[in-house]
Amino acid sequence: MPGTTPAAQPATQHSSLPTTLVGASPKSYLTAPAAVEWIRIVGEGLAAHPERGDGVFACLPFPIIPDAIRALGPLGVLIGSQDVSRHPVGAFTGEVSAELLSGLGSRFAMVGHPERVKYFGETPDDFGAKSRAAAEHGIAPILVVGEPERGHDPAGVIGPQLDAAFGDVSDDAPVVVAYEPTWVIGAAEPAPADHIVGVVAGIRALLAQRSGESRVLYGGSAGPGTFAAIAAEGRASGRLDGIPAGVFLGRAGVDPHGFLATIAEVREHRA
Ligand SMILES: O=C[C@H](O)COP(=O)(O)O
Repeated sequence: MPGTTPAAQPATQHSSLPTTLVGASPKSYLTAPAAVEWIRIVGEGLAAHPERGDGVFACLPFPIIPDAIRALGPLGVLIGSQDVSRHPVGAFTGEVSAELLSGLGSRFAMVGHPERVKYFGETPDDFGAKSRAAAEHGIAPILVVGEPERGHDPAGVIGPQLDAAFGDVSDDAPVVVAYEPTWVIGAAEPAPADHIVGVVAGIRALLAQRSGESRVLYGGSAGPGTFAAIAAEGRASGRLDGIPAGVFLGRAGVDPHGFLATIAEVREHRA
């Protein structure tokens, strides 16, 4: 049908990743009218800024993706999905393939979120298959990693999480890792800044074994104030490698004004 295909963003096999990445995943909170407002307010806010959408991304529910690409793509915002099928195009009723998403211009696909594990029974094998499907179609997987409980050793779980998800992904494909300790997802406050800085530095060291680009983000009850605190801790402790490329908002990004405030904060405090 004429007029129904959005202007696709380029999704080449190895598109480079912005240095800063600040994003939102409003989960399944948005209604249709709220989604229209969200896109409008984010677009107007970014259009008023000299950097526009540079380094900004949003992982949105599937039906909103084409409208978001039309409205926010011209500002430089990269749109992604909150899930992707592990299967190719074909007889997989209800699934949304990486090939379809790529053709629409979607640039990221979330993989490995603890809510996908808890409510939908996804496994490390799913994360690997989904990451591979995404990367094969020029979509950078955003892998959510983190220790399940406060006090668990992050180093003991994150290495295997990376291996399971990226083991079958081409070594030169761009990947994003969101460090989201499960114990702070949906919590009252984020993990302590010194904890985040140490773990982010460790993830960067693990990803250095890959030849492709990678970015490390922090998520988990993040919002205005979170990135500034992490950046201050990284600088105070001399761990600049522990300052993430940005933050990834859940609930705080449902409010488009909260998302815009966080984007401004990351731009002010980035390394
Ligand atoms: O993907 C986002 C994370 O699940 C964080 O969610 P939250 O900020 O609401 O804790």
